[in-house]
Amino acid sequence: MAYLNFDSSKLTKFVHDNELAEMQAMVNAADSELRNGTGAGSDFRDWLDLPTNYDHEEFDRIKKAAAKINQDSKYLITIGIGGSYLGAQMALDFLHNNFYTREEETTQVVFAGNSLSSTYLQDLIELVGDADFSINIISKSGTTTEPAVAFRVFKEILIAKYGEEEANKRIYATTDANRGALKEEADANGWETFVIPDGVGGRFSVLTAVGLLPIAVSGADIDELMKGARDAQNEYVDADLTKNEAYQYAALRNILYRKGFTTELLENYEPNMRMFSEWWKQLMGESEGKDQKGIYPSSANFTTDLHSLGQYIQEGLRNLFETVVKVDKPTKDIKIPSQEGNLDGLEYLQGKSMDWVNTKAYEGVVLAHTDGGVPVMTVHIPDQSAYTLGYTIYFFEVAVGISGYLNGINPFNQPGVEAYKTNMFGLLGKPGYEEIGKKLNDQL
Ligand SMILES: O=P(O)(O)OC[C@H]1O[C@](O)(CO)[C@@H](O)[C@@H]1O
Repeated sequence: MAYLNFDSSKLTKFVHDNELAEMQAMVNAADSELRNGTGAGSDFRDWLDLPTNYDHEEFDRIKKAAAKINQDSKYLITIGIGGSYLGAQMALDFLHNNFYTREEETTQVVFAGNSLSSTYLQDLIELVGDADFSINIISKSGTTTEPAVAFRVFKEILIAKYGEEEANKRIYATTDANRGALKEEADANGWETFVIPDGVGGRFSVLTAVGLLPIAVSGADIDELMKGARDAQNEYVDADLTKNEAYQYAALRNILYRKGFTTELLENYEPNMRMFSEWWKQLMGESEGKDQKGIYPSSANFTTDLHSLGQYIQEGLRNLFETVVKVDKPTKDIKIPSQEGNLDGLEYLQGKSMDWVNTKAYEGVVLAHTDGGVPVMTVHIPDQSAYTLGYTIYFFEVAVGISGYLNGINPFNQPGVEAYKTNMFGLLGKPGYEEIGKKLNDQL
């Protein structure tokens, strides 16, 4: 059995015994497109062997930069959006205490440039106050509006606080190796730079410097993270569906999709995995939602959302299926105390582990939702270690590569994200976009 345990045993009501095997020929074709580079978007597959084929010199520099930041900064302002943000935030949440704060002994990683909210940015400026800080600006293109605005604001504060020379030692730029506005500015000012490799798209970049620098600054073990991903890379290579659980997941979600289950909910039972779902949503949504088709990736956080979305999932429109990422061994557990009088009626649970109760809730939900007509699959992960996270990241990355090819799309481009940007630039009056702006303003 693989390190992760993919359980599709509750799908029998929705998927016949023969169906998975009948996908094998299509999976072979998808595997060949992915592995041999014969599919669309083949220039963006370098994440496939990233865990074994990464820049070791840069990896060491990341650790050194993290150590320096830990010494000289109370905050690391990590600026980025989409794939240049979600992986680091999800890893920090996944790997640390729910009330993560490191500012007393070392550096607290905080995020900016992931929205255009002026209130958020000003709140962050006020949080940082007079404290020492450094900046990690992360942008592959170097021109994305949200991070560029936040970077301007914090760069100005940094220079005013430290002067140009010291400020230049406190800015770390993670960007393209050779091109782009950010690379140019970094070179001109002597900032330390880290590379987002050409063949790795933003949503697949968490195991590059994009994720690794902030994760290392947070004190998490990036060696273990890479080791987990490496072991997963070795595990999920066989195109045989009986042997490859990541491929099984890809094939089953396509079987369900073709039956009208067009929305997938990624679910967890740990509040600090909420951002894991947000990371997964970009990975799946940007990879698969194109050519007017694709599974819509959504999420729910349990048991919390059973008290809000639970009704819809149980009895609403039957286009949903669920994939649970269930932690088998919690990082911490608590025993439920006894209480005199038993007014809350919970005495039957006294002395029981709270995680046992959480797991019983999960089991009950799987059965109820299955009865209600919602197919449920589960990816069991052993714990919330860095090793497990690396492994799990790779599981979903390789699954979406196969899944995208199974649905006949290019899983590695994202042409649709430009449409709103063009409109926004027109409305903002960006030079070169005047005509578009004029047309749009007439429509408003
Ligand atoms: O790293 P960049 O170029 O700033 O892009 C950030 C994100 O924006 C997108 O390009 C979408 O606008 C994503 O694909 C990407 O992850």
